[in-house]
Amino acid sequence: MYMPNRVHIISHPRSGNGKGTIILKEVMQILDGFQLEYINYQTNYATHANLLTKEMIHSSGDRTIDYLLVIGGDGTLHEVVDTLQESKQNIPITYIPAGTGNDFHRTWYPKAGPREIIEGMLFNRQVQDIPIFLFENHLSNRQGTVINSYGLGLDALINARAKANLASVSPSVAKLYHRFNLAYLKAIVESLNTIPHFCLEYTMDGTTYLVDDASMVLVMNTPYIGGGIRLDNRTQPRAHELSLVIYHDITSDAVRDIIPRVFKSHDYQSSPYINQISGQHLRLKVVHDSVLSQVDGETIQQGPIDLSFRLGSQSFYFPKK
Ligand SMILES: Nc1ncnc2c1ncn2[C@@H]1O[C@H](COP(=O)(O)OP(=O)(O)OP(=O)(O)O)[C@@H](O)[C@H]1O
Repeated sequence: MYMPNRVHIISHPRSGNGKGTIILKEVMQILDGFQLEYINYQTNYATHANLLTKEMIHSSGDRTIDYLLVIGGDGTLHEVVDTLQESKQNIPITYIPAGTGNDFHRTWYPKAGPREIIEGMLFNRQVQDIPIFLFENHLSNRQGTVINSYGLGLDALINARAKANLASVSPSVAKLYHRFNLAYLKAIVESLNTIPHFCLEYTMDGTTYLVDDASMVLVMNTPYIGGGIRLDNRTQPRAHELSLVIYHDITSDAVRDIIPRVFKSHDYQSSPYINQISGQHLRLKVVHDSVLSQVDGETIQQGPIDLSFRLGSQSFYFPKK
């Protein structure tokens, strides 16, 4: 009889304001119930999941890793995917959300809890290859991956402010912030006074365009950012394409046009301030300005931008529908 080797867990205990620890306990109980052996690699500092993934690969030697469970927020999942892609390891991930935003979970299997997700890994065993984006930073020669979104300008600013808002309050207030996504909503209001404006050049599938006054540029793999805020409804996660969304010419009139679309109608097509274009190969350049950016919710230092994006894929075990 085929005996799978043990379950490798990479967990971020402090994700979701401590939710990571609670979910890890629940997961261990479920695995005990199935009499599965497991080993838990726990993150102790930012970016630690990169190193832990490398250690896990190294320590398994020639043995196949059947089960890799990731527990944490989108940031931890990003780090694991990034390392697997960089090391060219085709190990399917089983992801259990424990973060603040959880946009990946919201996009792919929003209703499933830890038990259903683990049962999907153990009994469904159908690997799903889902599209991710691979990027190359031509200024730093760095490569990386995107599971949810890469954002420039206003989105990155809001994301950074939301994190600062969460860090500045007591744990009990942080819990409330988490529950109602208040840190993000507060950050949106705070950022409206300091909307960035920059000139963007982009090339999609060989055709180059210039946007004189861009404020927010998103390369999206999911319509959601910041824990369920729907910023576009033309982005189809299963479409295997890069979706570029540009918010441009943002004046106070534009803000009045956009806010009801984001929070109520979700009608983005008819806004004169929002463009969307899809394709397979994308290059983004912000040469004359310096902009803040974010990838999967983690802030990247302000600077000029020259990035190429293409499609890649990552294997996952998903729960049964
Ligand atoms: N022990 C730790 N202490 C501090 N930071 C950590 C630790 N472990 C991981 N991190 C960093 O925390 C960041 C956020 O992690 P993660 O996304 O998992 O949780 P979250 O922010 O609560 O959730 P979400 O991204 O869904 O909002 C990541 O960049 C990760 O590198």
